[in-house]
Amino acid sequence: MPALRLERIGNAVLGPLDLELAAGEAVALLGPSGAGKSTLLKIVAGLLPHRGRVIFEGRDLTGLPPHRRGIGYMSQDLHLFPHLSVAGNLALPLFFAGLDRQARARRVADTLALCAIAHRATRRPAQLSGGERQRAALARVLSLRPRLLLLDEPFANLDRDTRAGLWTELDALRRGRGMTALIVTHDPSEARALADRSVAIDAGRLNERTPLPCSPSTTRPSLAF
Ligand SMILES: Nc1ncnc2c1ncn2[C@@H]1O[C@H](COP(=O)(O)OP(=O)(O)OP(=O)(O)O)[C@@H](O)[C@H]1O
Repeated sequence: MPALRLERIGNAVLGPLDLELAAGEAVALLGPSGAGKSTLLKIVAGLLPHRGRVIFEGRDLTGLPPHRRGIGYMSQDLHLFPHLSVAGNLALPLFFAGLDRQARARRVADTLALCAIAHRATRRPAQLSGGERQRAALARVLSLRPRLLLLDEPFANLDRDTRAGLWTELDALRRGRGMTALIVTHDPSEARALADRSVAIDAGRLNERTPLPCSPSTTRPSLAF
């Protein structure tokens, strides 16, 4: 049984399209600008009205608000809370998820270290570089330990070396935790590093592609987290 099943998904710019992801599988979503990639992610995240159904791990998520879907969604705009520090950005959703103070502090510290942004924990988003903001946003998504990750061009503003480092870390983490992922990217190298296969959207329509070569980190032991 697939972990994620999208059935006849459609709206004004998209579909209808069907897509299935196996448990623990990562799929890269490619396609030209304006094709509908971000729209598809927003639909799965619960941020846009649509036709069709979104089913994850046997649960019909259609119609549920974003915070009840258990999905980790990182948008292109990041949406960090501007008035909170980096640590506060992670801690607030954990508070609403019901973690007590100690558990929150531990989870925040672990995740900031994992995303190599612990040294900026007390800064606000406006005091960060573009790349640091992306790390902070990724850390916030990962801190909730979602079973499904939706990442919209997660490392678009980073230099090549930083990106490659993050690809390796994210891929090992995702595989170690068995997270299923849908990742929008324009970069074929990023698709190869982060995904098991790719699909392309063009003018709202889906084309399944051939599998990508396995990423080099497939055999790496999982990170403790
Ligand atoms: N809020 C909106 N209202 C109306 N049309 C929108 C809205 N957001 C996006 N669109 C349109 O929907 C289409 C798909 O946009 P989308 O952002 O999903 O594309 P994309 O494939 O993610 O592009 P990019 O690679 O440039 O991010 C585009 O034609 C865009 O202009």
